[in-house]
Amino acid sequence: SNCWGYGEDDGPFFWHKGYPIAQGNRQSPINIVTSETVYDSSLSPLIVSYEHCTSISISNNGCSVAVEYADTEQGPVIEGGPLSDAYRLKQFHFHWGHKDYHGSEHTVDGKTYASELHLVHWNTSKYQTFREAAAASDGLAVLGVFLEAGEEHQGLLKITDALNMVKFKGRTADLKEFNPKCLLPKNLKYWTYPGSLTTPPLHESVIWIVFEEPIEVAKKQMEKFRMLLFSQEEEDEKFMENNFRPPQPLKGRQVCASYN
Ligand SMILES: NS(=O)(=O)c1ccc(C(=O)NCc2c(F)c(F)c(F)c(F)c2F)cc1
Ligand SMILES: [Zn+2]
Repeated sequence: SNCWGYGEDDGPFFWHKGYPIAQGNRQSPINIVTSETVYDSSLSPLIVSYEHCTSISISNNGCSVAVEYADTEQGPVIEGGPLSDAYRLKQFHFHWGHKDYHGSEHTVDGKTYASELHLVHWNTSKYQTFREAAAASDGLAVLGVFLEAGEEHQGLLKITDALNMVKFKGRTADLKEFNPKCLLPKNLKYWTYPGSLTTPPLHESVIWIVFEEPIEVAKKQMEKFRMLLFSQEEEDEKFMENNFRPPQPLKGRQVCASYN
């Protein structure tokens, strides 16, 4: 099991002990200061090709809940935008808070959202495995989508209705043919910057693409994430919440905007 977590004695402020890169020069998440983002006219539109979506399962990995995808040639991919290669979807997962006022990892002018969805992709043009890509500076591309409390999200229902099957750490349930395109906002305006995994091993291998427009999910859908457990069956119950890393120093990085 992990020796790191989100508690007061194993949380983000301790991670540097086991993972010194935690104090590196391209750590994530960050606070996006919109007045300091730079419109980059060379950024082409992001191309999201999620047609062939063979989701396999949903699982509670003890720090989040993730939906995994088959690692096949014709799998779902993204390209364009800041990306020079094609990146294949491996999994998506969420980070959230104890209440709706916080829970996202990235913040926008200091604003926190109730949750943040991460769609994790790896560079299949240059690397043979996810593990290899995860250690390379251009190996991963993660799409970040903010979630805020509002109307019920029809597309997310299939996920939130499956959460009771993976309440405990280590539980996995079938989840077939889920196409995550429905979880993207209408407007695909985004910010992009070079960063890292937001959990150990904190590899500085992620090209972050964070959408400006949040998606709306119902309060009762958010509450279903908070009934998940960090703990295994038979362990004393620890509700899975506040599984987010706070913003990290920008260290001179430039955040580019896809729009003017
Ligand atoms: N919150 S986020 O920044 O979007 C994020 C995305 C993916 C991972 C991950 O895959 N971790 C496990 C993991 C690694 F961290 C590896 F480096 C590796 F090689 C793996 F195979 C692997 F499963 C962690 C954080
Ligand atoms: Zn994440």
